This record gives sequence, structure tokens and C-alpha cells, in this order.
Amino acid sequence: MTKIDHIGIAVNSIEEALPLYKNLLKIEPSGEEILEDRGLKVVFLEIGDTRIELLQPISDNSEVSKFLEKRGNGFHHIAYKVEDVSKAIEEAKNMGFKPLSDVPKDGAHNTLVAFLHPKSANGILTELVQHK
Ligand SMILES: CC[C@H](C(=O)O)C(=O)SCCNC(=O)CCNC(=O)[C@H](O)C(C)(C)COP(=O)(O)OP(=O)(O)OC[C@H]1O[C@@H](n2cnc3c(N)ncnc32)[C@H](O)[C@@H]1OP(=O)(O)O
Ligand SMILES: [Co+2]
Repeated sequence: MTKIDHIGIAVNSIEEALPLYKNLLKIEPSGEEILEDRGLKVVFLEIGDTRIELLQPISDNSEVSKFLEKRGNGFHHIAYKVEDVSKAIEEAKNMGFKPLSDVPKDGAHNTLVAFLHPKSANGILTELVQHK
């Protein structure tokens, strides 16, 4: 792991969430992307050498819908940058973490990603990100 790539925050509405970041942190959103297969719209906010990722459902069975129903808007996951995500999955498995899949999948902005179950990572959903 080389750095914190981004921090994921689940929100019911990106439009309603954005003023906080624009007004308080004075950061502008960049790179809106629709991830159809995950049922999500994502927007990134660059801060220093890392990013905040806002995640909004665009379908009822999106990857963050259950989370939002249970907990409402809030911190969703931390993402670490890795050089080789397939290797990182194997290493994480050997260390006792529980990857949600043995195979990386496409993430936002030309990345390959994998997730470690929060129950195996101190209650934090953990994403491993390789930039292609
Ligand atoms: C990849 C695109 C983009 C990018 O960066 O490029 C993204 O980041 S997309 C981000 C959204 N995608 C995902 O989160 C995919 C991986 N997540 C999952 O597969 C599920 O959400 C999973 C397995 C983490 C949770 O399973 P499920 O949805 O079925 O939820 P449960 O309510 O049954 O949860 C079981 C248990 O885990 C706790 N939980 C769930 N989500 C989180 C979370 N984000 N952080 C911490 N803990 C979480 C939940 O409360 C349950 O605990 P319990 O004690 O039993 O109540
Ligand atoms: Co993410």
C-alpha cells in the first residue's frame, strides 16, 4: 500500500452534499462518473494528494443502498493505493483479511479494485485500488 487513494462517503444526494465541500473546504468536484453495474454515481473531490469519493445510488439495489437505509449519509470505506491489486488480494488473504472476491473488478476512473470485508478489517470496509 503506497498511500490513501480516497475516502468513500455514501450520500443520498451528491447535489445536496456538495455545498459542504465547496463552501467549507473550498474544493471543487472533479470527474463525475456513472457506474451502471454498481448502481452508482460517483464524484471525486481532490484534497492534498488524496481524494474524497462521494457515492450516490442511482438504483434501488445499488452497492450503497442497504448502507444508506441502515445508517444514512456517512463514512463508507477507505481505499489504499496498491501497485498490483491481484497480488495485494493474495497478501491480504494470507494476513487473515477476507476479500469479497478473489478477482479485481473495474472501479471508477480507470482503476482495478478489490474490497476487504469490514468484519475482517476492524469494522472498516477497505478498498484496494490499482490505477491502470
Ligand atoms: C469500485 C467503485 C468505486 C471506486 O472507488 O472506484 C467504489 O468505491 S464503489 C463502493 C461501493 N461498493 C461496495 O461497497 C462494494 C463492496 N461492498 C459489499 O459488497 C457490501 O456492501 C458488504 C459485503 C461490505 C456488506 O454486505 P451487505 O451489503 O450485504 O450488508 P450487511 O448490511 O449485511 O452488512 C454486513 C455487516 O457489515 C457491516 N457493514 C456493511 N457495510 C459496511 C461499511 N461500509 N462499513 C462498515 N461496516 C459495514 C454491516 O453493518 C453488517 O454488520 P452487522 O454487525 O451485522 O450489523
Ligand atoms: Co471507492
